[in-house]
Amino acid sequence: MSTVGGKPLSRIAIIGVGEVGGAAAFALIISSIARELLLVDINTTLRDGQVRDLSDVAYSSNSVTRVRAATHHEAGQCDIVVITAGSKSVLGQPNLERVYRNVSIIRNVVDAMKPIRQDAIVVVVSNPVDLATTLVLELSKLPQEQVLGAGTFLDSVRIRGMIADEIGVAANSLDVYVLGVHGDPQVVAWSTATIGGVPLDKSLQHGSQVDHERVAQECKDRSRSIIRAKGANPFGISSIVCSICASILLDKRNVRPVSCFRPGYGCCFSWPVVLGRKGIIRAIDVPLNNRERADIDETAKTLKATVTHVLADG
Ligand SMILES: NC(=O)c1ccc[n+]([C@@H]2O[C@H](COP(=O)([O-])OP(=O)(O)OC[C@H]3O[C@@H](n4cnc5c(N)ncnc54)[C@H](O)[C@@H]3O)[C@@H](O)[C@H]2O)c1
Repeated sequence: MSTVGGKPLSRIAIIGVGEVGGAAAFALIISSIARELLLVDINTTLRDGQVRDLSDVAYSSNSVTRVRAATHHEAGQCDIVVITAGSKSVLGQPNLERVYRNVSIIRNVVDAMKPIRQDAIVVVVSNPVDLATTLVLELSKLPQEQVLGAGTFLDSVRIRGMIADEIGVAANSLDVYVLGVHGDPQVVAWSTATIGGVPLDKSLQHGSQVDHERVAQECKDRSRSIIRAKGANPFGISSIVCSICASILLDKRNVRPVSCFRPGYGCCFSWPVVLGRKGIIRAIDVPLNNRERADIDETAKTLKATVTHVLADG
């Protein structure tokens, strides 16, 4: 880490400053956790406009964070690199076409950052996030604990909020995780959900229950409905990016469901881990029931097959 007057100069880079990258930059400036925020985009007109606009946020909020334009290579020298480069979700666009487009963007981004600082931590937001995180890990050659993806972190806070609203308990008294491969295959770990440490279904008042299938489906559909209504879904994910960066830079050691390398599967998908200054400190053992585990196993195998295919394509 570089220093200013003996104090650490923390730097975060955001690669791809469209809707999501721009909103993430806004959240990071307001939270004032890094000294410098470097913005990178192949669209340099957009990038420079974002720098000017977001600099005003820094001035008006008295943030310590200063914003500047940068290259991919400079981004690779930061403490944290957030990858939000990609193409906007277009509803109805063939999935495979979009996957190949985004895979090629991820390859370009990693290549352009090289040589990457050896202790940099990369946070992948671009979709398909688990495939993209696995590719960044493979292509960057960084240690496993330094590459993670936003994965189902947003889905997890969303479902927690939805249940909390339904049963009238504060969300931070509830523990429930969405795990596995982000998107349609994601799995809600109902068997480990608790309120104040008591299993969720046992702690509900007599006669009331949470409809697991309905809530899980509504949680999955939420992003699509936001994109249908306004073309992008930048705000929810930007607060997740900010939370992940704070956990890392401030060595918070909180447990977060993020996309991380799962050794038994050979690919990255969401699992609860302890996040700190060195990235993923350790994964938490989650005692899933057989059905939840089987669902995760199946989709992880499909993801691994896609990763192998994409890597073989060069
Ligand atoms: N993980 C999640 O929960 C989650 C949530 C929302 C969006 N996303 C994903 O985030 C990504 C960005 O979404 P968006 O709405 O901001 O899209 P956007 O089109 O508004 O922004 C993407 C930006 O990336 C830039 N870009 C493309 N290739 C680049 C490269 N090689 N280097 C640098 N910049 C490059 C583009 O110029 C553009 O400005 C998408 O992949 C989207 O699916 C993920």
